[in-house]
Amino acid sequence: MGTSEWHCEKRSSFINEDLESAPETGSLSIIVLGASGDLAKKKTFPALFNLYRQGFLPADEICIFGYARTKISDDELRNRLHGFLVKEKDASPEQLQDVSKFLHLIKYVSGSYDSENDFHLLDKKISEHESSTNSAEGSSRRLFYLALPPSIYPSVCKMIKTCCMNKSDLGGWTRVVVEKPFGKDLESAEQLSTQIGELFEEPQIYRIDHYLGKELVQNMLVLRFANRLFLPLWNRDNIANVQIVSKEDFGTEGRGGYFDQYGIIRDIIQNHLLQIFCLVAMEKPVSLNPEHIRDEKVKVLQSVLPLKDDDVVLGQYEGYRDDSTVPDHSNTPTFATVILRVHNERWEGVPFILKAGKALNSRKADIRVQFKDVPGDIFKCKKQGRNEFVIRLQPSEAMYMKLTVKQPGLEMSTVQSELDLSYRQRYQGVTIPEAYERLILDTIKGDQQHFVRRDELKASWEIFTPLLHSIDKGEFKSIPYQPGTRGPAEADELLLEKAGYVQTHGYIWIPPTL
Ligand SMILES: NC(=O)C1=CN([C@@H]2O[C@H](COP(=O)(O)OP(=O)(O)OC[C@H]3O[C@@H](n4cnc5c(N)ncnc54)[C@H](OP(=O)(O)O)[C@@H]3O)[C@@H](O)[C@H]2O)C=CC1
Ligand SMILES: O=C1O[C@H](COP(=O)(O)O)[C@@H](O)[C@H](O)[C@H]1O
Repeated sequence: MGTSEWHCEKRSSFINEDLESAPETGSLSIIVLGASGDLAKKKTFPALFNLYRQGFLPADEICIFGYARTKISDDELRNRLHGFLVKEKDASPEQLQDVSKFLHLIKYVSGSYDSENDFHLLDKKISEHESSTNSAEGSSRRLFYLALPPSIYPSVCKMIKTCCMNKSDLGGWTRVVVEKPFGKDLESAEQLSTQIGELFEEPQIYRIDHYLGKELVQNMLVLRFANRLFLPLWNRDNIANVQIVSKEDFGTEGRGGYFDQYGIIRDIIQNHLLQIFCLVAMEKPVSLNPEHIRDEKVKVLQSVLPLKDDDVVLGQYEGYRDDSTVPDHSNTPTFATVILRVHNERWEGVPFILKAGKALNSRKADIRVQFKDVPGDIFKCKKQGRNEFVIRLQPSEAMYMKLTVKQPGLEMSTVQSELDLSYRQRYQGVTIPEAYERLILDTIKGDQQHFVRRDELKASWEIFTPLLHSIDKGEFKSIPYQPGTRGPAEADELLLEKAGYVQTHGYIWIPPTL
């Protein structure tokens, strides 16, 4: 790599204000590899469309290239994407016009993922766009989004490096965005990291985890470090346990073939929930510099003790194996509860319960911080429940603090209530951006704060690899559960008995009205 390119990429380690104050201009080519796939049409292109509508992708600078093996024309790709960008029957004429203008920024190139000829053709098309935008020589930016299975990352990265790098000596950049699952265990993830690391510098690689783009996940560091209230409370002296939960009320739905290779731990827990765990448990970073944040995340991951079998419950919903792409005797978990124990001064003795499951009784993702009982309880209200700080990531973003208060009236009795910040009520008319939208914008700005660094990834695989190997060998069995339930009863026993969670009974939430 030329020194000028390295110089440019190093900007990503500057603080955010610096990036905001120096927006780059010049041609921007976004190349979506795997353009015919599910992720591309459901997430990547809609996110790009939203960025375009908000003016972040100026039409005189941008060209979006879809690349895949399927032989289709530009117009066929545009037609396929149309329905994912807008619901025709609900759309206004202006919206339909926006969609049409956006779709005309998209070109399609068909080719295989290991052919230099095909990638040279892609490079030619990108270069044509770069010359046509008349940008100052060298200011061309190339963002490659790999919406592909990880098994072909090495070959695609090699093709990009050999055929498609930004040719400038005067600036501009080439970046690659890679999706999870990044490897299947420690060894395969490290192997993949090494292969890609031989081709690109770390500041050029954006390992995306879309949970890091969710509004309330992005709020976590602000909540913890910009509020005096939380600073002295956020530790083992006050917090009894923390739950980080992702529940889905649908099964693998046509993704059984993929899912069976991975299971719920690799699909959700090792990445999405563990990233949230880092933000909840890490120490305060020196600054918002992405490297400072990621240094702290690595430290807390390295403080997690080896998992104990007794701290894990696995489940598989009944009917999962009916999918013809799932083997008849599959032991792959579709549900898991795992207790992490952190060996450091702040968290020793506080269980962090990570729970994820498919085909459960509800769809939600939340972080639940449960505080310890009040010592010397003169009101005798312990049985009603403990203070809990709940951050609901989805649906309907909210955060609420469950408190014991005096029951209004003449009696001196207590009741459970809450301080409630429901986003829909508090921020009316504000559209919360989609996670992918935000993260793609970060890749264009060169901000790696919300992306996973190589050593972070390694530390996260170190935690789960022994358990995953024992599941793969069939040594750890998944307990069957009925779809539409809370998962195996053993998981609640683990939560209540081993993690010391105290359930609040009789708490009734009355939604706020205006
Ligand atoms: N701003 C807002 O929108 C607010 C909404 N509310 C709503 O009020 C309701 C009650 O709130 P809240 O108490 O926080 O949440 P819930 O009653 O949904 O859950 C409380 C906790 O108990 C667990 N739990 C439920 N059943 C069992 C069981 N059988 N065994 C063990 N654990 C169990 C839940 O686990 P799991 O997650 O696994 O189900 C969760 O951790 C919710 O619907 C909430 O969304 C409350 C305040 C503000
Ligand atoms: O990465 C994944 O995430 C989705 C859940 O994402 P969400 O933003 O809808 O919560 C999950 O369904 C899928 O299995 C997994 O691969």
